[in-house]
Parts: sequence; structure tokens; C-alpha cells
Amino acid sequence: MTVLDDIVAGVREDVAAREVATPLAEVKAAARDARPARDALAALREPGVGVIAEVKRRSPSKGALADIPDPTVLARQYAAGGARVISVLTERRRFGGSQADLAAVRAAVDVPVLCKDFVVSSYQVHEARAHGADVVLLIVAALEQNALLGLLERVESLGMTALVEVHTEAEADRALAAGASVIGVNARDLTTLEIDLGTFERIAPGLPSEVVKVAESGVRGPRELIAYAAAGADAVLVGEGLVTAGDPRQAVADLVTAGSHPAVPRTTR
Ligand SMILES: O=C(O)c1ccccc1NCC(=O)[C@H](O)[C@H](O)COP(=O)(O)O
Repeated sequence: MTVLDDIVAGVREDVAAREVATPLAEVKAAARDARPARDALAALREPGVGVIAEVKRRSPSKGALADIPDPTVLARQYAAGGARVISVLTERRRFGGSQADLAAVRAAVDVPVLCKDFVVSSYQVHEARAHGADVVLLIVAALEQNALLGLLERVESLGMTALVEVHTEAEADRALAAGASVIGVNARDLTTLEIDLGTFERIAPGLPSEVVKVAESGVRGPRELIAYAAAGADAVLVGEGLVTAGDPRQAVADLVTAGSHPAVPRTTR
């Protein structure tokens, strides 16, 4: 069993328990009553390389990363530093997150908020919207093509943006075939958990110019952002490098400054 299979199995069990506690009809009603989704696509298309700053307590690759008793404190620091989007890891067992974290962060900031989870059912999509999500991560490696198509449609029908994550050229083809307009290339191999910063550079040239390209994982400071930008990234998604920074606001601001420098190439637009 791969790490991804293991995580997804745990997610399925957790979702099944939540479905008993809060039936789908109730979650759908809450999603309908939620404030409208913020326009993440527009935010990610603004000039400069955008920073998606992640609330990440722990991970399978690193174990405990940061003590985050109140994610809203961190999220406000990220927003003050200029984050375009804030990502909240909501998976419970391996990342220590929750839907409550998502709702709290959404209420605390004005920028769009990404529900970063291992989404395998439409229940989770409605649940994410009910808790304020503006963007939902869909991981191609975790989904059959029909499921990917269905979930992408569901995300968009609820007014949200899907960030469709790929690790290989074949997965990128599947993301494009499904109609993804925002594609994240994750440098972390989900089998070995190792980071290969060259992954983005290999896959991004095959993506159409109109697709928003997000480079995920491995950014520890401006150096990696600049390398990703040179390879065509419109945005970077950063977790560990920010939650372990002494001053997260400044760490985001440093990335934003690096991403808005005129010398940083934007090859894809
Ligand atoms: O972070 C992990 O160890 C991990 C393991 C298995 C599946 C997903 C994992 N991380 C999720 C992410 O995609 C990252 O949190 C995100 O890209 C930020 O990465 P980083 O800046 O390297 O923390």
C-alpha cells in the first residue's frame, strides 16, 4: 500500500463517520447557505508570481512541523504578508487539520481559501463549500478519470475553483482532458515522499498558456520561487518553509517581493 492509498483509506473512514453525523442533505443545505466563493482564478492571474501560503501542522514526510493552536493567527500573518490564497490542510489523521480550521481561517481573512485534502467524494466538496472553501484540491493520482470529471464539475457548479494536482505528464494529460483551468505540479513523489524540484520544469512546458500553473512543495525561500518562476510558474504553494519560519508574515512578504521583481520571468502569459 502506498502512502497515498493509506491516507485515502483513512479519509474514506473519516468521511463515512461524518456522513452519519451530518447527512449529505444537511451539508448540501449548508453549502447553499454559505457566503459566495471568492474568485481565486482572478487572484491567481494577477501580475507577479502568487504565493499560496499553507497552514500545515504535520505531515507524513516530516512528522510534527509546527504547533498551530489557532490557525487564524497564522492565516492573518500570511494575508498581511501578501499571500494571494491561503491553503488549509484539513486532513485529520496525517496532517492534524480539520474542517473547523478551514471555516475559522475563511472567517479571518479576505483572500480566497483552499481546502487542501484528499477529496474522493462529492460529500467532501459540499462540506468544503459549507465551511467556506473557495478552492478545492483534486489529486489526479487519487481519482479515476470519471471521478475526477465529476468532482471537478461539482466544485465548479458550487462556484469554486479546482486546483488539480499532478505528478507526471500522464496525470497532466488527464487533468487537461478533465478541463482543469488551474493545475498544480507537486514536486513531492507520493510514493517515496521525496522532493524533486525538476518535476515542474519537466511538466509545465506541456501545459497550455491559459492554464494557471502552480508549483507545489519544496519552496523554502525566494531561491526556489525564482527557479519555479523561470520554469513558468504563476504561483507557488508553500507549507513547511512558512510554518517553520520565525516570522511567517515576513517570510511570505519575502516570497511576494521575489515573485514581483521585474527580472523574474513569466514565460507562460
Ligand atoms: O507533505 C507531505 O509529507 C505529504 C505527504 C503525502 C501527501 C501530501 C503531502 N503534502 C501535501 C502537500 O502537497 C504539501 O503540503 C504542499 O505542497 C506544501 O509542501 P511544502 O512546502 O514542501 O511543505
